[in-house]
Amino acid sequence: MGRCTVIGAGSWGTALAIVLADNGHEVRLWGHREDQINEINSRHTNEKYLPDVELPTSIAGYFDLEAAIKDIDTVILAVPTKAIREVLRSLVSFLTGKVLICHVSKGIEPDTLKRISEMILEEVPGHLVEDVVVLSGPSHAEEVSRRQPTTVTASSTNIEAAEKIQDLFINQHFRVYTNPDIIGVEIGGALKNIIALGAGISDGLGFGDNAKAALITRGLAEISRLGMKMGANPLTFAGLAGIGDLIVTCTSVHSRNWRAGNLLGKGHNLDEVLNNMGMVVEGVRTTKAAYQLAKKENIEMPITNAIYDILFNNCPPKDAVEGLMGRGKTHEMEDFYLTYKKD
Ligand SMILES: NC(=O)C1=CN([C@@H]2O[C@H](COP(=O)(O)OP(=O)(O)OC[C@H]3O[C@@H](n4cnc5c(N)ncnc54)[C@H](OP(=O)(O)O)[C@@H]3O)[C@@H](O)[C@H]2O)C=CC1
Ligand SMILES: O=C(CO)COP(=O)(O)O
Repeated sequence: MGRCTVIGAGSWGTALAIVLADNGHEVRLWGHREDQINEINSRHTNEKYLPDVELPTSIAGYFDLEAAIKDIDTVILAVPTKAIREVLRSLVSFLTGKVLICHVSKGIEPDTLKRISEMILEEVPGHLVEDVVVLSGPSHAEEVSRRQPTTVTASSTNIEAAEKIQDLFINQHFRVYTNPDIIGVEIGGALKNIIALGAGISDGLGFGDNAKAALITRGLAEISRLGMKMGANPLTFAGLAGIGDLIVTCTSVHSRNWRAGNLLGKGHNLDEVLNNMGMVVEGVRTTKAAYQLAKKENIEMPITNAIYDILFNNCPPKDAVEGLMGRGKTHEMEDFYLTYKKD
């Protein structure tokens, strides 16, 4: 059995701690708020993030990070992208030997344009990291914590490391696949949140299923276009970390990104929406990062650009839709079109 520490006692860290505890591993759940850790240890609940869910009593809450990571083999990093570097720096100051690092966050850092595995390798010296794995896929914490059927993928450049994470997490409710394409898995997981904001906006404006299907399909096209430029395998986008996560996030009321978009579509402003959410809405920062990345790589991402304008340039959502629908004519599959024209 493994000895694991989950860093981040929010919705996803807590849900994953439940999966690990169900599998009989020693699980420590670290959080930076002492009152919340006391609640986890005394009442075996995490009411703010997973109301009405009873946690296995074997999950041990920790507020002291040094104690939380003493003698463990695997770290599960489950904090928002914005907090990753800060948390890694604290972690490094206490690590005494190599650990396997599995991150479960979905974002890209604005300005540096780094994926999370790249941030980890920048912050954690080589002698302290065995390997880096990402666990991603269509998996809302609310359902995982209630042991409802869920599928995800574990990805690493070292497939044996991905298989270790597969073995740690897999059970009858939580099926874990592996995939060697860490670039594709991280890009798919991060960028689907932008499209989910768009799906929420579309619903908030009162548009129907046709509009949502269009966003999902054309969203996948632009995620794949950027992902391939970054070195991803296009087939990854047809899998769990691609279309799978895109579907769940664009269609589920559990999605914070969809919910935030929905309120924006109904006319609320961004600050108000984020202040009231009480949980991370990763898609907002990722929109900035993807917008910058698309510019740098010269990749066309019209939906991302439209969401960027709504979020950061005060563009009314209705105007953004008009802009998208009024774009010049194009072929559905650009690569095919280029070949066809040449012939
Ligand atoms: N929720 C889900 O269903 C899923 C989420 N994810 C991804 O997992 C990541 C985490 O999301 P999620 O758990 O949902 O987010 P939540 O908003 O539910 O929880 C975030 C947690 O991180 C803590 N935190 C924030 N900043 C810091 C910091 N600087 N130091 C220590 N702890 C910090 C928060 O503490 P505090 O309470 O004080 O704010 C909170 O406990 C995101 O990247 C998300 O996209 C991936 C798959 C599913
Ligand atoms: O990534 C998720 C589900 O796979 C969670 O999405 P939200 O962050 O939008 O809630």
